[in-house]
Amino acid sequence: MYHYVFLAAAVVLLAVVTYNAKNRGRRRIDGKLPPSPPSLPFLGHLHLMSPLLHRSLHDLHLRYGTDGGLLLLQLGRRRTLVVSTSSAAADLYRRHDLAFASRPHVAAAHKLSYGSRNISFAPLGDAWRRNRKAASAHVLSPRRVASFATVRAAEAAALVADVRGRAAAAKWRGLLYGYTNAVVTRAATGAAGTTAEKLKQLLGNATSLVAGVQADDLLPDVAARVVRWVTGLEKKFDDTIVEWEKFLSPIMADHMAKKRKEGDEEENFMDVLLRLREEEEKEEEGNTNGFELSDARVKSLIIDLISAATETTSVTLEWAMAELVANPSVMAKLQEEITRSANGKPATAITETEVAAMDYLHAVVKETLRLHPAAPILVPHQSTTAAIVQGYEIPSKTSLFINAWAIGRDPAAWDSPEEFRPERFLPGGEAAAVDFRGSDYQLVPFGAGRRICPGINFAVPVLEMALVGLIHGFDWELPAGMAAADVDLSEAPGLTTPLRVPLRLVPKCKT
Ligand code: HEM
Repeated sequence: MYHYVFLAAAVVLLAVVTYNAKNRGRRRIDGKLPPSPPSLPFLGHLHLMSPLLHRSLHDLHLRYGTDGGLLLLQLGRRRTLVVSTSSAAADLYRRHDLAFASRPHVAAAHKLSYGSRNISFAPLGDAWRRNRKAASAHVLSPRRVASFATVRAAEAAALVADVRGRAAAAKWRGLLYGYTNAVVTRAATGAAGTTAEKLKQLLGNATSLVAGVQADDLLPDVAARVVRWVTGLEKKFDDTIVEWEKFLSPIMADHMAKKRKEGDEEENFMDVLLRLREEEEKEEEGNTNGFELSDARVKSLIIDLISAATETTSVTLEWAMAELVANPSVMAKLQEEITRSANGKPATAITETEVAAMDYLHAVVKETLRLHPAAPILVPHQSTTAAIVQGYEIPSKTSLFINAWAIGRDPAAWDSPEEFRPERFLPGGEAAAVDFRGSDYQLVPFGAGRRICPGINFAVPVLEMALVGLIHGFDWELPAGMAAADVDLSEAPGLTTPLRVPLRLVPKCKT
């Protein structure tokens, strides 16, 4: 707690200096800027933000934004363009994607990613491009994702068995997180069991350090560093990296000793990265153009993939289950589709090929991601050049929030946007042709353009295999005295946005 006091003191001391600096900067911007609400010195519009940022941004857009879907905010020292409609997103992605394809520098994220050596936090540049290519073309290629089918099937079966053992409205959130954590860590490092538990703890620690308003959101770099140092945050970053090192170094050494070959059944993300490193070393004979898959980079990428994949997927699963029990007719239709496809088989015997043919299930997943994108404002982008967006001049180094949550509810793009109605994605529905893979800008839970999530192909079967197991294996009842209309669909703040009240359901075994 005490570091907040220091932070507050530093904030006051530096307020005048920063305010002056900010205003000097402002006077240099000559062009027409998008509209903004009235602001306060130093904080800009930070005081208008609630912990549910996407909701505050949506409210401000309705009040002050342009008809074209743009709003400009000053969040501490970060000038931020907010995009809140599908037409504005289409314009941004089609015409300005490259200009806004970088990331703002956030000290915590930088430090915890071995100096932004990962994909998610790396600024636009060669290192990011090569990391991303390694991920998309090799680590997360369709062939590699397919190779983890047995891992998904085994973990989905373990989830079903776990649920079978619990009669009461138990900790579903923990079970769902355990499932995605196990699939992801097995795919990333081959690790399972206690190792996955340790990873869960490490992820939790890292998440708590990057969440919320950071000193460098408010203060110039040097001042922010002083605040972090005085408050002990800098040390916490270092300690967290030491913990990751202790965890990952032996796993990496083990992988280097085993040297699995391409095509080996057990080849995981870390094996692939180490093999790519060997191939690059041979090809480039030491000429790595400043980029190499160093130990630090491999570790940073592994942490990145595990962090990006685990909670996003488990949070989405919990939302899907919540919407299904809140909408019994949708649940019944989904059960009917799965039962028909299963043709008498138990949930654990249903294959991914059969799941791939379940259209209503795909529609349920899309509808869940439309209303409940796990990262409602995506991951902040930053511009590297000035851009003219809808006639407004947006200076270089402007952060960009794409409000995927608001876009998924944009009344210009969706009929009855607040309704959970998967049928809209079926043939004949108004969104039959709409998908979340980056070309339909009204549905962007994974983003679009250059920074689109490279893990979509990995995430979808993880979500669908779990849902098939849970829906086919059990009838789900609400705790005594609760009706479908009582399911609380409000949100809690965080790096991802889970249900505010963890879902409580009673599973009734079907067999
Ligand atoms: C339901 C599950 C998931 C959701 C909703 C999700 C969503 C997102 C979003 C919104 C972004 C930011 C896009 C942007 O900046 O515009 C992102 C980036 C990313 N995601 Fe995912 N994701 C999911 C699962 C995964 C999985 C399974 C993986 C990997 C196995 C993954 C790896 C990444 C990476 C590496 C990035 C950074 C991309 C970059 O900066 O270039 N994600 N994801």
